[in-house]
Amino acid sequence: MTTDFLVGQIRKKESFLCIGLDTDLDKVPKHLLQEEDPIFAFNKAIIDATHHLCVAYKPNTAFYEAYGIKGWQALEKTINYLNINYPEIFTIADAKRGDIGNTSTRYAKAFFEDLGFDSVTIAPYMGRDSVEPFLAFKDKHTILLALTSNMGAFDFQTKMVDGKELYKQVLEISKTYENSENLMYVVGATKATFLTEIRNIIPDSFLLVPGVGAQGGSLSEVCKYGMSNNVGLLVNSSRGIIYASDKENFAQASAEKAKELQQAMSLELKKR
Ligand SMILES: O=c1ccn([C@@H]2O[C@H](COP(=O)(O)O)[C@@H](O)[C@H]2O)c(=O)[nH]1
Repeated sequence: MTTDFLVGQIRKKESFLCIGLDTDLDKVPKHLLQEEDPIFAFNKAIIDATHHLCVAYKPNTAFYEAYGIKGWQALEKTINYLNINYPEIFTIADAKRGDIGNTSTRYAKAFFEDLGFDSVTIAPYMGRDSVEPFLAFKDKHTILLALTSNMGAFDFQTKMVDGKELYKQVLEISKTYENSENLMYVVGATKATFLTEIRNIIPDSFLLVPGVGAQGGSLSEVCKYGMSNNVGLLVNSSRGIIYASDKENFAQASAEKAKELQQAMSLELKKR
């Protein structure tokens, strides 16, 4: 998917919401456990109830890998369901990969070609040759961890390296990578005030912003400091939406939570 198409969807739906499909069988409604594939049954119900309110879905692969082959099959069924039924939706594999070049190429093939995701999250720590294999795929997006939402972000990401915070080095150096136009970045909603300086370095890049809802980040702060001329934001909520209820009406309850965020996003878009 091109970035222009994504921006068009954001304007049309008045939403830059990304719903995180972090599906945990300990948290899904009990009646679904009788299904042949309870993970997919849960995801399908959430997707059918919320697709008109969001522009992206982000399964975190950890929640699928934890169930072995059955989990991986559920992930494959979920991405296929999205690509067939809702091709206008931007899909993110939150896998946080990255390795030496030839291994990164295999990861890129797995997520972009075999599974058919539009984007994948990548850790920048191994540098240029670990990231460029992902960037080589046309109309696919590599979402580099820049400043993450967790407390541990302060262990390394904000440390000074050659007179500049490490996360700023990540932003600046990654701009010199081949096909860097295919880069997006992760910045946690819990670090919203850092967004002004981040936007000075990458004014137009799309940011995947997790951390509203369960982690306490503020949507209005993210928009105040991080919204660009082309919106440039995909704000993710996972637990806050998908676990709105553990009753039979769980999908409807998730749609109500998603609508609250979509309406707040619509107001933010109208401010600009
Ligand atoms: O900095 C980061 C990077 C990734 N995540 C992931 O996003 C979701 C957040 O889930 P919530 O339930 O909305 O808190 C989850 O998959 C994380 O692994 C992040 O939170 N922060």
